[in-house]
Amino acid sequence: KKEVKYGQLTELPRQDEAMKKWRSNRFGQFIHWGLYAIPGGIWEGKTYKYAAEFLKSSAGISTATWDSLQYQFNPVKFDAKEWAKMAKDMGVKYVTITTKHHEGFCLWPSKYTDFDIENTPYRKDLLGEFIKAYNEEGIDVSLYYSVLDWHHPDWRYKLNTEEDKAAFERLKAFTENQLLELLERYPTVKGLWFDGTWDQCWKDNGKFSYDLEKKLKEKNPGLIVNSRMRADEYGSRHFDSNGVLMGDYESGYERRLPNPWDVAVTKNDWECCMTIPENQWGYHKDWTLTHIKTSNELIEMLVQCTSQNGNFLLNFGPRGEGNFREKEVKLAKEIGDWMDDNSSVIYNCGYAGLKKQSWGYFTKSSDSDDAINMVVFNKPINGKYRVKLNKGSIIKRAYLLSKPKKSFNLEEIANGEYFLDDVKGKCKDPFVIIIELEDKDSKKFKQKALT
Ligand SMILES: COc1ccc([C@H]2[C@H](O)[C@H](O)[C@H](C)N2C)cc1
Repeated sequence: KKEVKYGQLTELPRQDEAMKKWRSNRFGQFIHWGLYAIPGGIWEGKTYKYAAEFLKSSAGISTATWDSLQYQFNPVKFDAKEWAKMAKDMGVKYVTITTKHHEGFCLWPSKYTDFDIENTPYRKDLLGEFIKAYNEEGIDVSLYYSVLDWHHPDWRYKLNTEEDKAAFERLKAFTENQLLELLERYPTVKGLWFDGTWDQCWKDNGKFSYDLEKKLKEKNPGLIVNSRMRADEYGSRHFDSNGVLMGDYESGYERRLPNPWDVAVTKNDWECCMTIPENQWGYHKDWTLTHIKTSNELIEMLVQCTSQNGNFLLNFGPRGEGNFREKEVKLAKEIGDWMDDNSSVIYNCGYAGLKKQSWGYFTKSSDSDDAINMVVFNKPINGKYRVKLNKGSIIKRAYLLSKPKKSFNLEEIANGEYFLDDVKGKCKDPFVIIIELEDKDSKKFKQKALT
């Protein structure tokens, strides 16, 4: 074991109210919005397949040329209230928006740079409007911030020379100033989502990231930061050199999920961030390039995350003029329709402490001890759902969540194991079966224990 002085700040999992709220939220909206949304993956008539927010590098565009996009950023169709309503109807409880992506352009009027919203035709405090509108819909806001900054003259990937080091000291001060500025301007913000922390320069500054996490949490008590923010003094990221998680939740699941049967992952808080195309965070004009996920695929990912104590952060990439493509609006509606009927198996739910079975996923509300949710994605061809609970569990009743809540016939196979006979209830897929257990001190339970 190494002696780690600049690793985890607080004992995890955090049990304070702010973290309990973060955990119960489960479903969030990610928004990637910046200058990259203007070209949308196409430059001088050529379509670049790589992620649209990386167009500057994939098309080899000079910083001067790229940065001049600032003078075209005028989202005349941006309506923060409309965005917040769409998010509310989709069923998200929190949102994370890029305040500054790798390009370095800031969606808020920053004192520390002119490469910001103030110096665009739009001029106004776009981020402020966004936060106000989402908070008014009861949605928690967290801010994405990229440490990596292609625009800033003091960014250095590696610190080879004394000049590099002096420059990066200025970059570190700039970063700290901008983050404290964001927390000062927007005090209702619940979290910070750090990105762009994979380069050597940051890995060489683990103590700085420790001190910065401390300072930000003093400024905004209860603040929640992702593990991607951190390196320890040996350059180990997300987890310190002894494998201890840093930040407040694990944020390594980017466009991927854990194995659905993995139980170890349930020990920590974690979040999976996901794109609708295969790999586009910023707006790309051409969505024919790759598979576009369906609402059923996305709902299954949300349910899987919940079943393993994780959050699901689904990304939307608005156009430069400030509206969403119709496919994104449609998906938000389809997911929202499902959430209208089934959000009780997501909000304030988590790992049920049971092995995953083939028909789908178990989730369990942290408020109830004798109810378990089954979210069905795979209907068995024999029409019976094999359900293996803990030894000694007795099912009192199993019924459809959707009205008229038809009950399933129960056939006990073994101790804590049942077949549920499919009822001919009509309900939309994926559907939910509620398992009600006999509580431990019921006479039926005691009687059963005697046999
Ligand atoms: C493969 O290297 C990557 C992949 C994704 C990213 C960025 C994306 O632009 C998006 O912001 C995602 C959350 N982040 C990890 C950066 C580097």
